[in-house]
Order: sequence, then C-alpha cells, then structure tokens
Amino acid sequence: MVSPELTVDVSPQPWTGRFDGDGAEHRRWWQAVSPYAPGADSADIPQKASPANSAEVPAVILGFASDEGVRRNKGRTGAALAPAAIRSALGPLAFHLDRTVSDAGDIVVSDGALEAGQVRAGHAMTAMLDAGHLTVVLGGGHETAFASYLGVAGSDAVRGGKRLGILNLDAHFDLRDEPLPSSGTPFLQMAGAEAAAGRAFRYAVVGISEPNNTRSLFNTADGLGVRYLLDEDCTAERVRAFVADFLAAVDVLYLTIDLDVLPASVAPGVSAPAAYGVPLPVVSAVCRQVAESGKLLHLDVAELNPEFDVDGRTAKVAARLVNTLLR
Ligand SMILES: N=CN[C@@H](CCC(=O)O)C(=O)O
Ligand SMILES: [Mn+2]
Ligand SMILES: [Mn+2]
Repeated sequence: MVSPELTVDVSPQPWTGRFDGDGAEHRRWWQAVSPYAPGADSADIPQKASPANSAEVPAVILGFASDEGVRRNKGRTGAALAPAAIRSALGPLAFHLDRTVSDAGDIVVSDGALEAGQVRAGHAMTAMLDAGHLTVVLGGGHETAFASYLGVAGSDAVRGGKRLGILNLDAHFDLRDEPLPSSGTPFLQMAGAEAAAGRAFRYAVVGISEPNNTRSLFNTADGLGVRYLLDEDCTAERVRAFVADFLAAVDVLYLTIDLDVLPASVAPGVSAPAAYGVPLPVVSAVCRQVAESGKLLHLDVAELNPEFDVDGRTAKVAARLVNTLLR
C-alpha cells in the first residue's frame, strides 16, 4: 500500500506527564502516544483494516489551531491554543485503552486563511481515515467542524455510500447564513455540501439553549429536518433514547463536541459559556454510548479557549471525554 502524504504545519511535539514506571501497568497517555507515521501501524495491514472490535481501531490525533472562525463570529478568541492545552491535559491520564494512539501534529490557520486550513485538515484526515484510523481532531473554534466534515465526506466510507450522521453536542445550532464561513456556520455549510453531493443531511444536536438561538436559527433547523434536544430536556433517559434513534438511522457517525454544551461551572474556558448547560455525566454517557455503537468514524472537540479557562478545568473535561470516546 502506498503511504498517504501528510502535510502539517507543526510536527508532533513531545507529550509530558507524571512518571510512575516503564511497565504497562504504569502507562499514561504521554507514554503511550507515538508520532503518527503514515503506513507504519497495523491499520495499513489489510487483514487488520477492519478489526472486529472497534475499540482496537488505531486512533490518530490532529490539532486544528484556529481562532479565525470565532473572530469572524464576533466571539472571544483564544481557541488556537486549545490543541496544546488538551494534549497537556491528556498526557498525565492513565492509559487503559486497547488501541494505539498516535499524534500527527497541528494544522495552523493563519489570520484570514480559514478556508485553506479547513481544506488542508480535510485532506490529512481523509488519508488517515482511508488508512483505517479513527481520527480525533482537537479544535479550534467550531469552524473545526467544517474541516472535519471535509475529511469525512472525502473518505472511502462516505463516498462508498455509508449513511453519515453528524451528532453535535452544543448549546448552538451553528447554522448561520453568513457571507463568510465562521464558527457559527459549519453545519449550514455541510447541509449545502450534502445536498450538492445528492445525499441526505443527517444532523442532530443535543443541548440547544433556546435563549441563545434566534427564531431564525430554529426555522433553519426545522427546514433542514434537524433533530434536536433542548438543554432543559436533557435528562439521561431522554438523551439516551434520542442518541439511540439517531444512531439507528446511520451507518457511520461524526461526533462533534462543542464544550459550551456543558454548564459554565464545568466548562468556563469557552467563547460563549452556557448559563444552563447539559450535565457532564449526561455528556459523558453520550460519549460512552457512541463508542459502544461501533459506528464512530471521526470525532472532534471544539471551542476550548485556554485564555478563559480556570485551573485547566475545561481542558481536563475535554481530555476526559476524548479518553472516554477512545476507551
Ligand atoms: N460557534 C458558535 N457559536 C455561537 C455563539 C453565540 C454567542 O456568541 O453568543 C453562535 O454563533 O450562535
Ligand atoms: Mn458550536
Ligand atoms: Mn456552542
């Protein structure tokens, strides 16, 4: 198999964390993660390309260091620092995973060059997906989601006819109709791209805050057939049933977590903190449910803003959710 090209702006940096020993029983993320080398791991061995157990699919992490989407959306910038902050929070965590994890480094969005960065990240992701990896993108503002979509939409799985579902954990629809793409527009961009590709747009959102989305955004969501649960309706039981229904209607899932879905006390380090929010145990249960479905193709975590974080609280939550999804 020919190794796919990978061009990133920042190569993988060393991971750090507490050292308890070299043995497997002492292993933490910083000891387990290796630099991504296209073609080097078991995913490229044909008989291992589709492991029977989805918990053994190798994962690869890619950072999307971008402030431009939030800047264009008139929010508080700082999310470009998030990939490094999430890696720092992941590094010391005990490693209980059955899969390998590698780090491909970062795509860096320079001022104004959002669209080009999204395309570059998408290409890198598609190559990783087609080599048999579970891809994990660390944003960036929620403009990260359109980069993720480009990667997923270009994959053999989706081009080959697998029904794609996009599940967003978010206080916002991010269906804004604006002249320029931003952190507020990615899912309307996806709706247009899916229509152009002749595919159904399957988009569901858990955690919508009614006072933080205008009537116009609700109308757009209704017009596109978007399924959603309001934050106040997010009991564990209702969320579980909602996610199960959505999963049943798709073959592969792209899960995107906008950390502002969580209460501001749990996730203060975001551009737009949530006054209400979905409790962490409910969000964590969704992650477990998605992981156990075996349908997870790609995930990303967006909107962490380390400049407004408190004691790294939001970064730690992001790391914990990534760990749960890969477990
Ligand atoms: N990523 C997008 N976020 C929200 C921001 C809302 C706000 O700033 O209040 C949106 O565009 O709706
Ligand atoms: Mn969002
Ligand atoms: Mn949001």
